[in-house]
Order: sequence, then structure tokens, then C-alpha cells
Amino acid sequence: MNKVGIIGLGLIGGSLAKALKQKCNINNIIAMDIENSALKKALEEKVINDFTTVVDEHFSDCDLIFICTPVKQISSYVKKLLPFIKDDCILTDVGSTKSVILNELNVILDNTNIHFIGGHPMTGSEKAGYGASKGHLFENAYYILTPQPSTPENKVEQLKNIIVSIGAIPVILSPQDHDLVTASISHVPHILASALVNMVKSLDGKDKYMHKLAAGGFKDITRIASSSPEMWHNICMTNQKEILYVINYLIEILMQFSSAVRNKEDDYIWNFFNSAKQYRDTFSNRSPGPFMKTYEIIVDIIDQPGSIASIATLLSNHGINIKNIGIINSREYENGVLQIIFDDETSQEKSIRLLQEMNYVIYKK
Ligand SMILES: NC(=O)C1=CN([C@@H]2O[C@H](COP(=O)(O)OP(=O)(O)OC[C@H]3O[C@@H](n4cnc5c(N)ncnc54)[C@H](O)[C@@H]3O)[C@@H](O)[C@H]2O)C=CC1
Ligand SMILES: O=C(O)C(=O)Cc1ccc(O)cc1
Repeated sequence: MNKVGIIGLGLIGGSLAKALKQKCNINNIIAMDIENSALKKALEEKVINDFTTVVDEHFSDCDLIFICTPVKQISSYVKKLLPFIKDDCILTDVGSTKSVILNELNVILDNTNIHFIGGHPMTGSEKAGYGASKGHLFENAYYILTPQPSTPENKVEQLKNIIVSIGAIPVILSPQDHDLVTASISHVPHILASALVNMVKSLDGKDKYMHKLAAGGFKDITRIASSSPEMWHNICMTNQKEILYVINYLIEILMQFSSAVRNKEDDYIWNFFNSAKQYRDTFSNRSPGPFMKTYEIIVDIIDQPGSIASIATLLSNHGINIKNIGIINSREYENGVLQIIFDDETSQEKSIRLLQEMNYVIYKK
């Protein structure tokens, strides 16, 4: 691969540009976006080599182009690229839904020699924009590909190799399977997170106690409600059938649970939580999950003023970036412990070494 094009230089497009530069030695990246500021910043940071705000001959010599715009724009960009790109260019996207885009593309690409391979990295964040992009975003994340039966094997192999080089794990699925799986593990959970937030917003009284007291669990489960409304609007408009199927399934589960609470069905209620716990506990933190992998350590600390600050200072003095830090109280550990989350494994390992040298007791998750 000599030259790669990126259309939409936001969280995912920017992270791809950084990963391609840092991990695949790709030194010729052209980016297109309607926002000038992200393009200028990426050029200054030498993440990209050139940019444009329209699709034009800048893309003519690209060997691979990633379309990283909101889902509803993807097929129109394939159409705009057609007059410029070479026949053997691999076109791919990162959109969170697949069947609708691929159906539109079947029409657009009919009678051309261009091959489009649907893609979807199963990693990201509730943050949007180039400013939130990271070269290590794809490390250990699954990256779904949805090639058509007519896609040449060598094109799929070339794209898979790039995905492996940015640290991700390629998985081949049909567009239909992709859309049902992501509706269940991503789209409906995002809808539910926003529904919970909207519920609290409208239930909360004049004193706003709910807003004031919303703590750990509520914040954890609703983090993704801070995601881009434009992105989630686009996803719901392009995965209608699967999202409706999963929402209706969830409503059934809630209705059954509601009836069990009404009738005080002891066993049902206990089993509801127990079966969820058993299954949830099989999702290992070490295996790549649907979302961004985190690297966590747990430190036993004495609960006294300054103890968190001294650990944070030690790690920061050694150039280690802490993603999140806080006391957790759980039955797993007898007393409160300090949980520290890092972006990568190197920071996790280095912190364990440093803290053990200072005689802290560490539990690696
Ligand atoms: N955010 C996430 O966690 C994930 C997002 N995705 C998918 O990746 C795609 C991009 O999402 P993000 O990078 O998160 O969004 P983002 O909002 O961070 O970036 C989107 C970029 O596209 C640009 N853009 C918007 N409309 C455009 C247009 N008409 N023409 C050219 N550029 C345009 C924006 O200026 C922005 O730079 C979406 O299709 C989304 O479904 C996939 C996996 C994870
Ligand atoms: O922030 C998170 O945990 C996410 O849910 C990220 C995400 C958002 C959209 C996708 O299509 C895939 C992953």
C-alpha cells in the first residue's frame, strides 16, 4: 500500500490515519472532510500528508480508501469517488450498520470493476471528532468485514493484513448477521442508555435529587448516552428492522420481569439477576470485547488524605497516562481499593512494576 485516502477525519478516521502512520509505515495519506479545522490540525501533526474539502483527483492514485463519515453519507461518497479512483483501489467504510449501505452500493457499483468491502471496527468512544482520535484505538479490538461473495479473495486478504497491522482482529460476517449482532450488543444498548437518562430527566423532581445522587452504576451504564446524536440518529435510520426486533425482545423481558415484581415471584427475580451475573462474568476483561479494551489495576491503599495523589504523582512523574482513577468498594476486595485504568498494556505493566517497587499490593485485572 503506497497511498491511503480517508474521508471523514473524525474519531475513527483520525484514529485510522494515526494507526496507519504509526503502525503500518504508510507515509502518504490524503484526507477529505467538510471541517477544515481537523484537516489542518492533522496536517500540522504530520498525521496526514495532504487534504481536500471536496472529492477530486487527490484520490486517483489511492490504493485503499476508508470512508469514515456518518453512515448515511457513505454511499454518496462512493458515488463521488467513482470518476476518480483506479480500478484496483480497495474501497471500504467503518459504518456501524451494513445491509442498507451495501444494498445502496450494489446499485451504484453495478457495471463497474470497483470492489467495496464493508468494514466496522468494534471499538470507539462516546467522544467524537479528530481531537479524540488515538493511534492505539484498534489494538485488540474486533474489526468486522462484510465482503460480498463476488469480492476477490486477494482484496479481502490485503484489507485483513492492514487491519492486523493496526492491531485489530478481523472477523468476517454477512451484512445481515452483522446488523443483528450489533443491534443487540451496541445499537439497542445505546438506545437504552439514552432512555435511562431521559427517564431520570423527566422523573426528577424540583429538588433534582436524582441528578445530584446519580452515582457509579448509573453513570457506568449511561456513559454511552454522551455519544454523538448525529451518529446514533444515522444508525437508527439504517438498521430499522434489527433494532425493532431487539427492542421488542427487550420489552418482552421487561414485561416478564415487571409481572414477576407485581406477583412477588421470589425465584423468578433471583434467577433473573443470577443468570445475568453468571453470563456477564464470562465476559473476560482480557479478551477483546465489543468495545474498547481497558487495562486496569487494583491497588490496596490506606484510606488517608493524599494517598491517591501520591500514586497519581508517581505514575505521572514516570510519563504514565492515567485514563481513569477512583476508589471502588466491592465485595471482591474486603476494603475499598483504588482502581486505575490505562489506555494500553505497556502503561499497565510499567505501573505494576513501579508500584510494587514501592511495596503496594497490586491486583492485575
Ligand atoms: N464513534 C464510534 O465509537 C464508532 C463509530 N463508527 C462509525 O464510524 C463513522 C464515523 O464516526 P466517528 O468517527 O465516531 O464520528 P465523528 O463525528 O468523530 O467523525 C465524523 C467525521 O466526518 C465528517 N463529516 C460529517 N459529515 C460529512 C460529510 N457529509 N462529508 C465529509 N465529511 C463529513 C465530520 O466533519 C467528522 O470529522 C460512523 O459511520 C460511525 O457509525 C464505527 C465504530 C465506532
Ligand atoms: O464507547 C463505546 O463503548 C462504544 O460503544 C463505541 C462504539 C460505538 C459505535 C460502534 O459502532 C462501535 C463501538
